[in-house]
This record gives sequence, C-alpha cells and structure tokens, in this order.
Amino acid sequence: MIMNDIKVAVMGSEGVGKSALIVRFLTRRFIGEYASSTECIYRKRMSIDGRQLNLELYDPCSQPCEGKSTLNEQIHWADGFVVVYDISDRSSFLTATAIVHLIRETHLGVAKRDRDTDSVIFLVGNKQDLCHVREVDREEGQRLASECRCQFYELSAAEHYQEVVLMFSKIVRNASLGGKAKDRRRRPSGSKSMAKLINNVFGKRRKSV
Ligand SMILES: Nc1nc2c(ncn2[C@@H]2O[C@H](COP(=O)(O)OP(=O)(O)OP(=O)(O)O)[C@@H](O)[C@H]2O)c(=O)[nH]1
Repeated sequence: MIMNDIKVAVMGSEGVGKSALIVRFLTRRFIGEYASSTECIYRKRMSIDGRQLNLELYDPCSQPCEGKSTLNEQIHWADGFVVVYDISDRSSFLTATAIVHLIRETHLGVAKRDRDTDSVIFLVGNKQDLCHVREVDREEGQRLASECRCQFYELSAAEHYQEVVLMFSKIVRNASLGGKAKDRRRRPSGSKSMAKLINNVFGKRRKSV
C-alpha cells in the first residue's frame, strides 16, 4: 500500500495554545501546562477516505533553542499550515497576520501551479472559552482569512474536542489532496527563529489565564 506523508506545521506566537491543540488532537486530552522547551515533530498514522497517511505535526518551541528552524524553513517543509492566535491577545493576532502573509508570499509561486494552496492554510482563533476577555473579534479573524484565502476557525483547546479533531482532519485531507507527491524537502533545522523576530517586532505580552 502506498503511504503518503503529510506534513503540517502549527505556527503562532508563544502561549497561544499550539501544543494544547496538538495534544488535544493526538490524545483527546487537554493538558493545561505542557513543558515544550524543544521543537518537535509528532507522528500519527491516519486513515482518511480509506487512504493510509503518515501525518507529521510540527510543534515549534517559542523559546530560543539549539538548532531551531527558521520560519521560512518551516514554511518550505510543510504541506499544510495551522496558524494559531489567542482571541484574548491582540498581539498574537498581529503575529498570526504576519505569518499568514509570509506563507502566502512564499507559496505564491507554487500557487500558480497548484490552486489548492488556499485550502491548506487554516487560521485558528484559539481560547474561544475566554470570550469574556476577548481582544480580537470573530469578524477580524474572518476578514483576515478571506483576504488571505485561508479557512477560519474559532476553537478552544480547553473545551472542544470534536472541533479540534475535525479541524486537523480537514487540513490533513486538504494537504493530501493538494499533494503532488511533493519532492521531499528537508526537515526544519537551522539557527535563527523568525518567529522570535516577529514576536519582537510586535512586542508580545504573556497573558496568564
Ligand atoms: N483558557 C484556555 N487556555 C488555553 C487554551 N489552550 C491553551 N491554553 C493555555 O495557554 C497556555 C499556553 O498553551 P500552550 O499549548 O503551551 O501554548 P503554545 O502555543 O504551545 O506555547 P509555546 O510552547 O510557548 O509556544 C497554557 O497555560 C494552556 O493551558 C484554551 O483553549 N483555553
């Protein structure tokens, strides 16, 4: 049986809940405090539309660490992108905006050949359960998604399970359909973190919940 490798990068500024979303998807659990001091790739075997897929999920670490990949390397590596912000943190939305634009720019050349690129960038407003301290309106997320031709979700890794699973399943399916059995690219590796630079530019603020 032919196995397809699907690579999905989960991106966004520190503390938006990237690890929480991934862990929710992979284990069904919400793990509140999750120590992630290294970037890592999670692997999962999935069956989508009767096809067997090997999913690789890339979870960057926001702290500087040895051998960390750059945002550009992550973008080149991945077939699909989940760009996460925290609806209660406006600066994380600015970071997500910058990342989405960077992905669009990087993939523009590819997009001419491959029209499916639009369906492989998912913009996710996480921590929907914190809507009483919301700083980013749902409409703003929707607007960015339609401007940049991404799919849009508001979710809560803390409270939703089905929605999180559906979101990941959908991006894996879309990435596998767009897949022109990509010439396998290198794994993310490198030294400088573009994510860090973007965070610095927008001046991030860590919020306790
Ligand atoms: N209320 C609420 N808190 C959440 C949610 N998702 C994550 N958190 C909390 O947000 C904090 C950061 O979550 P992480 O999953 O570590 O975020 P991250 O984006 O992986 O962060 P880094 O690894 O530092 O990049 C933790 O305290 C989580 O418990 C959510 O949906 N709702």
